[in-house]
Amino acid sequence: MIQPHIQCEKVSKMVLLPGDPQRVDRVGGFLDDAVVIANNREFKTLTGSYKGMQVTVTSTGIGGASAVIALEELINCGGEYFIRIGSAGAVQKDINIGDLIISMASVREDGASAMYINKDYPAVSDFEILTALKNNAVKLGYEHHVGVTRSHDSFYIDDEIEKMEFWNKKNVLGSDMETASLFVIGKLRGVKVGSVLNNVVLYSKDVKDGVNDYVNQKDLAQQGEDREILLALESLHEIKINRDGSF
Ligand SMILES: O=P(O)(O)O[C@H]1O[C@H](CO)[C@@H](O)[C@H]1O
Ligand SMILES: O=c1cc[nH]c(=O)[nH]1
Repeated sequence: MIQPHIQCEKVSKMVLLPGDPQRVDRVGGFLDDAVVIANNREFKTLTGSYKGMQVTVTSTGIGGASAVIALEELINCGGEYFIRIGSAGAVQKDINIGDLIISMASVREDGASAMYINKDYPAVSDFEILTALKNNAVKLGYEHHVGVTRSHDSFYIDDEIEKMEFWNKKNVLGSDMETASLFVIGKLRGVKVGSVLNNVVLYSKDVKDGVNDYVNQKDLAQQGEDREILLALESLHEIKINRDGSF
């Protein structure tokens, strides 16, 4: 059945999940035979192959609500392994623009996962994907940080600066808006979900400084995005080879 939001019926087992629909097209540049198979609302879907492995790429839009709609519908279409390839803002000073943040778990400040289950339930990465992301980041020589991230539902809250200072002291690495929701719903549905985030904003007590850094350092952020795409593709490929043998 064609799914109501993503407008797809069948997808690959291996799926990449950027937030931004334009990132879907950029991932297509890393694939052979990339074809856009659906484009509805924030959900743009492309399929292609990487070193002979079939891959689907679907954008999830901004926030957990649309991300879990995409995840649920992609599972209905045959998706089994999912890696979010997102962007994030650093919450620690030693994380530079374009560094990769590999999330092992996420603080649940999102609303979507709370609709499914109370906050005693953890938002954690799939272990096989987490291990593959870490090992391949080392192999590829990419600057990366592995640890706890935080997913939220708005930048524009009155106590944003205080909140950043709070999570900084708790050793949270970075903020995004989808990882926690995807981790929780992935675990509840029994599929494998991981997340790698390209840092696009330096940690600063003044959010405006961070935004200026992003504007001035676009090249580094773009390089980070290229690296997260390759890292995710290499990780899924390694998992597929380990499971199926060579193909
Ligand atoms: O670049 P993407 O993957 O959309 O990720 C980040 O960027 C958006 C906010 O600007 C949110 O979706 C956040 O999680
Ligand atoms: O600062 C940032 C940048 C991207 N995404 C976020 O959620 N926060």
